[in-house]
Amino acid sequence: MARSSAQPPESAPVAVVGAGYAGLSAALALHDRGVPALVLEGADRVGGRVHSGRTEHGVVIDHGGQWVGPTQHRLLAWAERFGCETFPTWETGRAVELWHDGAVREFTGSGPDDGPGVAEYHDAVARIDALAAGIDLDAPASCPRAAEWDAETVHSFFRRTVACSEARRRLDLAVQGVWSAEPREISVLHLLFYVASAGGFDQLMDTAGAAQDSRFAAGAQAPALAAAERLGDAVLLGTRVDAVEQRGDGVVVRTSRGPVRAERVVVATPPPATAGIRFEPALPTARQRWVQRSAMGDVAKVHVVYPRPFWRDAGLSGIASLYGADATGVVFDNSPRGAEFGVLAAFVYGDRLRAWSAMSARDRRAEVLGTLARLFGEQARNPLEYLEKIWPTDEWVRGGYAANPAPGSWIAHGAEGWRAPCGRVHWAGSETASAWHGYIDGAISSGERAAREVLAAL
Ligand SMILES: Cc1cc2nc3c(=O)[nH]c(=O)nc-3n(C[C@H](O)[C@H](O)[C@H](O)COP(=O)(O)OP(=O)(O)OC[C@H]3O[C@@H](n4cnc5c(N)ncnc54)[C@H](O)[C@@H]3O)c2cc1C
Repeated sequence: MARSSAQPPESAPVAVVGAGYAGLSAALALHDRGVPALVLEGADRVGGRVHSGRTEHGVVIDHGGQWVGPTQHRLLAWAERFGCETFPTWETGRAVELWHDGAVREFTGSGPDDGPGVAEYHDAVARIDALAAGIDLDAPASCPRAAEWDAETVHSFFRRTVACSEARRRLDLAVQGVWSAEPREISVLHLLFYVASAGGFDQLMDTAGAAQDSRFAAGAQAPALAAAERLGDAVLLGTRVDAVEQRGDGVVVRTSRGPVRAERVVVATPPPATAGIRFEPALPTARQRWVQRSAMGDVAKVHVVYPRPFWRDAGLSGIASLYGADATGVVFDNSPRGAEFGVLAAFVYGDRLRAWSAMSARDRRAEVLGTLARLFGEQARNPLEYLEKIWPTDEWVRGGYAANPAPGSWIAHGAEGWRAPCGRVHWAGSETASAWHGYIDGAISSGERAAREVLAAL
């Protein structure tokens, strides 16, 4: 079992910083090859941005990452290895769109076949997919048009290339929903890389057959808990890493519970957390700048629990997209597999989050319930439970879903600063992944890549 009050041992062949999916994956890959790795986790739990819990009524919910898609082979392999069951995301029935002018539109399937801006949206997605096909997933800054693409924000790109304002509203919400950032905050190059990394724009957006395909019956933290169980005493909780000092013959990792000597270190923390660790000697400038200029996205996830999924009686799927002034951007039916309760999950992103999170707790709740009532009826105003997780206030990761490099950063610092090892220090984390960058699957593959680097160097 992971330990929370243990002193770290004086030394370990490999130290891993962070027990999110990336750190656990690096440690597990080393463990599987007979190399002990000590995992140092600051929080009192494993899983990082994946945090499952039970509500007062016993309903399993995921405050952070939750979905797995059919091409997320690394996460599916963990699910199989540890016997963690998944089930399809509920999308039976009509989805609802609420527009800025108050118009309500409904559709079935993965998206509307017609309506304002739909054809132009699909044209734009096809153009994005065509451009993304040219991205080298291991060196995004190396493609011929990288400098031009990294110099332009997605906001400017959409306004320059998409004439239809409704299509732009659809694209803006897609960016908020996938990157939990505003289109002005990311570059075209980062957008194209992310799209390529997932295998296409619709892979990021869709439910069945794509990123939102399935959920974990016991919560998405279950595979991480099982991996930590497998690693046993090698996972130390409540052990914050403050400094990583490289010496000629090894590394000293300074933690809140004392120092650990190691041959190699894998740092698997989100970029803002990495920036809070003191490195000696100082990291190369490119790595420092990359970490400093990669800001976490802004997202909150609100779960609202009802006695039953009453919206299904009216033929509604519980899925909604909001193009107006509501704080909520997107809603999903997050009810448990057997629908013993009805659960709606509302996502609040970007600028909407900045305004909403400044409200009082009471006003935040009223705002979200008011939106759900307009979408699904007055019953939505009277839930059994209301729970919110505002990720920018999380002490350890400070945002989500992932960090997005500021426009221009890929070109200026990406080649050296993205994930190249710095001496005996190796980098893991969803933000260092080539495939499914920003997702749990990417976190796992990044840990496996870092473990390969370490094994080659030991
Ligand atoms: C609201 C939300 C919804 C999401 N939805 C999905 C989804 O449905 N599907 C999906 O695939 N992905 C989703 N994601 C993204 C996914 O959760 C992340 O990409 C992934 O979990 C990141 O894993 P990681 O190991 O790279 O980093 P993290 O999970 O952030 O792990 C880093 C760990 O480092 C620890 N740490 C930080 N600083 C220190 C320190 N100084 N010393 C020691 N430990 C430290 C942290 O406590 C943490 O445990 C979502 C994320 C959020 C926030």
